[in-house]
Amino acid sequence: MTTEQLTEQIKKKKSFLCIGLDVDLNKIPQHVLDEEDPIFSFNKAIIDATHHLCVAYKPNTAFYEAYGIKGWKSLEKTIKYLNEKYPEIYTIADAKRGDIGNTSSMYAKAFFEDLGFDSVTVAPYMGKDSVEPFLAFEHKHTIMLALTSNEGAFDFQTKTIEGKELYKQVLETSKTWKNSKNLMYVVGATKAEYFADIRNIVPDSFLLVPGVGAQGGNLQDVCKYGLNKHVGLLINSSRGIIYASNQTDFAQAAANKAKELQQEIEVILNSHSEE
Ligand SMILES: O=C(O)c1cc(=O)[nH]c(=O)n1[C@@H]1O[C@H](COP(=O)(O)O)[C@@H](O)[C@H]1O
Repeated sequence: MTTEQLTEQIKKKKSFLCIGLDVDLNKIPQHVLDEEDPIFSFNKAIIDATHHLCVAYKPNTAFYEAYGIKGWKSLEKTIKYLNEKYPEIYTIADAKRGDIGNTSSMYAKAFFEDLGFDSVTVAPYMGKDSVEPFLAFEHKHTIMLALTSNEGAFDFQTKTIEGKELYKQVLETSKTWKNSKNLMYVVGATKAEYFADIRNIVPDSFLLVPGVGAQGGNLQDVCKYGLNKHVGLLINSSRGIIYASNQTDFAQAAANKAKELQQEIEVILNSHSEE
C-alpha cells in the first residue's frame, strides 16, 4: 500500500489508529484456548470486531516466535486473513530487524514477499547498508526506530555526539539513503516533547507512535506537534485494546476501547482539517 492510499484510508475512516496484535496465551480468554489455533482465533475475533475503527494492525513477531513453529503459522494465517478479507488495512510486521546487507535482504524477503506485510520495523544501529535492502522494495515501507518509547531510549538515542543528539543524526542521515521515500519512523508516545524537533527534520514522513495506553503516552500531546499536513501519524495501542476483557465479551470490549480512541482521533482530525 502506498502512503497516499494509507492517507486516503485515514481520511475515510477518520482514524489513524493501529491496533497491536501482541498475543500472549496467558492473557487471552480461557474458552479461546480450547480452539485449534488459539492465537489466530483470538486475532480473527479482534480484527472482525475492530477493523472499521482502525487503519492498521501491527503484530509484534516476538509474541508469535515465542510459540515456535505454531506461533509462526498463526502469524502467517493472521496476515493472510487480513490481506484477503480486509485489503484496505495497512499491515506492519513489528520485527525490529537489521543486519549486514545480504541478511537484511533475506529479512525483507521474508516479511514483504513471503508473508506479504506492507511494512516492517527495523533498527538503525548497523547503518545504511543494513537498511537499504529493505528500502529496495517498491510500495513497501521500512519503519525505522528513531526515538523509542522506553526508558532505555535515554541510554544512547538522546546522547549528544559531535554536537547533535544521536536520534537526530539517525533521522537526518537516513534521508540521504537510496529510496528513502520508503521510510517511516518510530517515535514513542512517551516522548511527546521531542515531536516538534522531529517534525522539523522529517516534516513529510509517517510516524508510527507506540506507547499510548499501557505505557502512559498521551494522544493529544503527540498530535500537537506530530501531525503534518497529510496527517502523517499512526498511533498504536496493543494491550490497552486487545486485553480490555478476558471473558467471552473480549472482542466487543476491544472494539469499545478502539472506539474510544477512534472518537478522540476523529475530533483531532476535524480540528486539524479546519486549520
Ligand atoms: O516498534 C514498536 O512498535 C515499538 C517501539 C517503541 O519504541 N515502543 C514500543 O512499545 N513498540 C512496540 O509497540 C507495542 C506497544 O504495546 P502496548 O504498550 O501494549 O500498547 C509493542 O509491540 C512494542 O514492542
